[in-house]
Amino acid sequence: MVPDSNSVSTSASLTEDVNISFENITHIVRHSLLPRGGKTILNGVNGQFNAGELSVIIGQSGAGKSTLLDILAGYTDATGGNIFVNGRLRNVKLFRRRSCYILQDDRVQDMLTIHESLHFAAELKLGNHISTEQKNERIKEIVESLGVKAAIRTRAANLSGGQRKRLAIGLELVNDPPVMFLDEPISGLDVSTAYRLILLLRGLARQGRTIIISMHQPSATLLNKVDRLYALVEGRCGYMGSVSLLVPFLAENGLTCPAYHNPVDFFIEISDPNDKNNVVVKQMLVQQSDNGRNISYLQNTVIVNDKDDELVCLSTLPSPKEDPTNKILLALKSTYPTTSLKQFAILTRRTLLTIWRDPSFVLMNVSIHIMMALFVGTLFFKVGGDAKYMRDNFNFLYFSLMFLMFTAFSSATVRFPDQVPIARREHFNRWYNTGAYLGSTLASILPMQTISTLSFCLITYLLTGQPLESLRIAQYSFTLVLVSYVAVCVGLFNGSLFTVKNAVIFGPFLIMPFTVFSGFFLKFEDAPTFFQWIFHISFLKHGLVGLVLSIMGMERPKLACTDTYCHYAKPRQFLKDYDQFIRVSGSFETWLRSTPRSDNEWFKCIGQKIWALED
Ligand SMILES: Nc1ncnc2c1ncn2[C@@H]1O[C@H](COP(=O)(O)OP(=O)(O)OP(=O)(O)O)[C@@H](O)[C@H]1O
Repeated sequence: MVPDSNSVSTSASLTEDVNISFENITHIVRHSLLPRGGKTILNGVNGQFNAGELSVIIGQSGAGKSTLLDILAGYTDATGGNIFVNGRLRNVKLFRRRSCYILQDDRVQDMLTIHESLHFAAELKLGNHISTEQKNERIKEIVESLGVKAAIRTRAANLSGGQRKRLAIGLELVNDPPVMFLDEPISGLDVSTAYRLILLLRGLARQGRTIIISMHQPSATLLNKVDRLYALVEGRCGYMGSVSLLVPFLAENGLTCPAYHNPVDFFIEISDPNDKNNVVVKQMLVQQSDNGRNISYLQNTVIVNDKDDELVCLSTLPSPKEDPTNKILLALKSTYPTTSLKQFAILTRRTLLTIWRDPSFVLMNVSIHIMMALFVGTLFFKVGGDAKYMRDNFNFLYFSLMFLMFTAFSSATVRFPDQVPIARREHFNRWYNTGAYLGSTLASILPMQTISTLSFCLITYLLTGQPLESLRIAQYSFTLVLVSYVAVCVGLFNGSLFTVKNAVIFGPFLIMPFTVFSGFFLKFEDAPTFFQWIFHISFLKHGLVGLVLSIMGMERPKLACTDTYCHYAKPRQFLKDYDQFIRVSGSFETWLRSTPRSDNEWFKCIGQKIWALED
């Protein structure tokens, strides 16, 4: 494509202009896996967006605005067509380092203030070559440019819609990207807030950035501030150029915009299939396609500056000191501004701070565990010391296992999807890698999980009258803590795949195989051979084995019997029977025969035993 001759020269704040052009972009979504069929959302659109300009994509709802933005931002791959950056075919990886995408309903961290959010963004997005003073200076500049100084200590949850939108923009401005895409930034804002936001975006553009936004129907006042209009009609480009040239362009095509009518409103009205002028619009589009997709409808823009353009004052950030010989290699590598370890540390700090600010979830979780422990402890009161209740004791162990697994699993399942929109935006805009994010999520969940699980373990252990031996208590608690950690991981996996609603529906399906093959409901031998492998991967089975051993193993002496006859007076007998039932990890008999006499000896060779079990 031929770049516009009228594009503005940019200000000193950005090192390089990024002019984006695209040719013949087509996007088809398939309704099924079959290659045939599908819906054409973009039908061979061409266009150009230049540095220094505020460009606006307009069109009816469903015209394909968001899809075009997604494709230009590199969020979605187009089915066909080419995108160029400064006249050269775009390398998406490199482009994403120089651009950011703010989605329509972008969320920010509700529990953090504007200052804290910007501070964490600066820590993550600015490399070590930028000093703390420079980072603070940057935050100050952004706050002033965004006009949110008065609300700097206000938590995002309490900000107005306009302030939240400005915060979302500010977060991406931290590392000064030369290209910014914003999907419907003014939707839901009142006229004056929308106007201020558009002024801000135009000010950012005037500093040399390429700013591309989508809008439904901008008012005449907003249109005055727009440099380039890109109008989509049912997936085709109907017009591109200055707002002032739209009316003459339409008149050339026999479409007369009534006097005092907002030309964009008029354009959108006639784009409606039910409008009487729609036939002419269709003809216009067909004509453009027939002309070999010529770009006669792509008009040049006329840049007009005014005093409001001085609103934004962001200084240039120093570039990292790089060895020029390594520059190309570095450019091709998918690097982040900070190391994974630093990302992990910052994200963990951020998550812990949000948990600290809103401890209701943690408090509820711990309280539920304590209440449930008291309830279960009362139900199974003192069953642990009487051989008559050996079976009840076993049921209690299984119940504890299931309860802790389910609470850990479901709390991770519902918490994670909540964070996904934020994580998706931040990850897409290259704040951090997924490993650092998942690691920090886990690291911030586990302390709460440990406290809840240990509270449950200790209360139930005492109330149910289990033997008061430190080694047994430690093994019992450790086993349950480990089971709950695994359940958290499975819950995070589930939560990362689905929305909250679907994750809740899919959750039981995911966890059920582990439950059925836990060695409680089904005998190993009775399971069909081709299903028996599931016993081996069931963390609940391994958990149950660990619990049974901690209570009935380790040479536990004969129990008191308050009945005429207690079959399981000798815990060894119970282990024998249980082994016949489960017969998975080797044999308890082997274990029993070689179990050392004292706890101390047992402790020394526990590692050996575990391996023996697996054999
Ligand atoms: N994955 C998909 N599968 C099927 N249809 C889709 C898909 N994505 C988008 N569409 C359809 O493509 C059309 C364009 O969608 P898009 O979101 O780009 O429109 P839009 O112009 O941004 O609309 P709005 O202004 O309402 O957000 C719509 O009709 C939408 O239903």
